[in-house]
Amino acid sequence: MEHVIGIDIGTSAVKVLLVDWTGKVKAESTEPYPLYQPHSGYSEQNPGDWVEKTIIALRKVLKIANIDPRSVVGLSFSGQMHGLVLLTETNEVVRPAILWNDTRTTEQCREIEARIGKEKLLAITKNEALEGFTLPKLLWVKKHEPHLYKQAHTFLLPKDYVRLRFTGHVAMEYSDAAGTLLLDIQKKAWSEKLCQELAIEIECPPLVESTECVGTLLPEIAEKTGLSTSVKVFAGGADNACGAIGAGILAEGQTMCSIGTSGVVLAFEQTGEKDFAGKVHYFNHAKPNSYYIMGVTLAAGYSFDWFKRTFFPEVPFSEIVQHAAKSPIGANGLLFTPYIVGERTPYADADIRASFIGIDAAHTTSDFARAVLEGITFSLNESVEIIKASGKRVDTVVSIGGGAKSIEWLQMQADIFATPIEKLKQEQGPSMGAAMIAAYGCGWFSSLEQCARAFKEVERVVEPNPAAVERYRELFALYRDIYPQTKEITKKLKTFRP
Ligand SMILES: Nc1ncnc2c1ncn2[C@@H]1O[C@H](COP(=O)(O)OP(=O)(O)O)[C@@H](O)[C@H]1O
Ligand SMILES: O=C(CO)[C@@H](O)[C@H](O)COP(=O)(O)O
Repeated sequence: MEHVIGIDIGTSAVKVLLVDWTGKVKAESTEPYPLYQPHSGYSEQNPGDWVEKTIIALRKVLKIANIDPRSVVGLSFSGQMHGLVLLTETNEVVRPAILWNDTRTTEQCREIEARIGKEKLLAITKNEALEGFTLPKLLWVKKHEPHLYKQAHTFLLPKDYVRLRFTGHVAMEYSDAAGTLLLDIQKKAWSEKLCQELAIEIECPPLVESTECVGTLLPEIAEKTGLSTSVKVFAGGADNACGAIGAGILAEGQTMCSIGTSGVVLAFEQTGEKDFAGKVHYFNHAKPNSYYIMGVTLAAGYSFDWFKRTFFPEVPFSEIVQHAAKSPIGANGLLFTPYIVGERTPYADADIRASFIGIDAAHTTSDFARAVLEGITFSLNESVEIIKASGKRVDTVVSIGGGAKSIEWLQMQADIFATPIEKLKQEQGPSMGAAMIAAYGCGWFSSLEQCARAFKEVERVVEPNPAAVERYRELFALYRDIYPQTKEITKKLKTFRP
């Protein structure tokens, strides 16, 4: 029996799934790597770590699955979006990658707006200049590290870099290129105008479709992983685009919520010609010639992770969720905003910081844990509301990512979004989406839709509870009041941050 592999270069770890032609996961492996935060707002990773850990994870899945490695016929990638990997002419890494959740580039965002104009930028890229996107990072390196910028010949995004090391081919696919802020997403071409007017002298990489085969494994990688040199490597997609494929978000009317390090609410779009005025991100899908819109909570799973690391380092996530469930809806009058690294949707604000509001002498650790989970979900609900306001119906939401692991958090999502939530058997949507791209690319299916019908397995549907929906509606209105009330004070605290 033939197999394919999906690899997700996540923010906390690389996740690898080995799948057979029925969509059954034969083995999975996760290898974490470090995240470096030398200053408040900085977030970097070493691209070499992604490659090294991916090789280890591949070796592990082959061992766990205990299959003939020659039965693996294709693999593909999903990856954290926007991260800048600068490369020399001989493809050496110039400096650590600057990641999607790094917010050092506010000045460069204002510079892009001033030099291009907000209207023109929106017309070309369909997106606003946000700190997390790749273009402001390029401009930051140009200004602050000119000696390194001079060494750079081209740039790639995280999973494109790993694919380069696996195949020897430099390429970027559309779903990730869309998040650079240099792509004309409708024309599917690099914007010469933006490159010229912002004096980006380094080369933009060749563009390919997500489903395109870019090559086969280099002998060195085949030897290290145990895979064959004939394995076909397909371009893959941005993690949210791959998550959407894994969740079967392939037609109008379908919506997904992903809680990983970030949090995303995403809806399918057939064309790239609409105007959402920058309120949501508008990107090319990994399904060729289609699109999606999404809102992003910068620190969704990351806020929960911060809470665990800081207060309950020894307690597993699942137990903290159960502890949170002992507190009632509204955490006995405690609210949390998840702005621990700034925010994107609906407030594009790198300076805002998080708050607990309403702390009472009677509050317990259960209340604090519940407030954190509710606050993250309220923030995601801001994106659900924007998507609804754009005229889309949100009848069901497919929930994926680490945040979909606990039933109690899924119930909160159902009650706060006021919609049924589908939990999939395999919550690792992005790596499953990458495996599906490989399965389609290898010719197992005639379309991604056909592949999704075979591979997507709904484990359960969590229905909203009408009384809880009503209670959360009231709390959401209070939650929304916190941003305007805390904006200025947290900005003034900036000078006290490390
Ligand atoms: N059992 C669990 N219940 C609820 N949330 C969880 C659980 N395990 C992990 N998480 C959340 O999921 C996050 C990791 O999600 P994941 O999809 O693996 O992230 P990424 O793709 O960004 O590396 C953690 O930071 C945590 O917030
Ligand atoms: O910046 C974005 C989307 O615009 C993030 O969604 C990243 O793509 C990282 O994703 P996770 O590691 O949280 O899955």
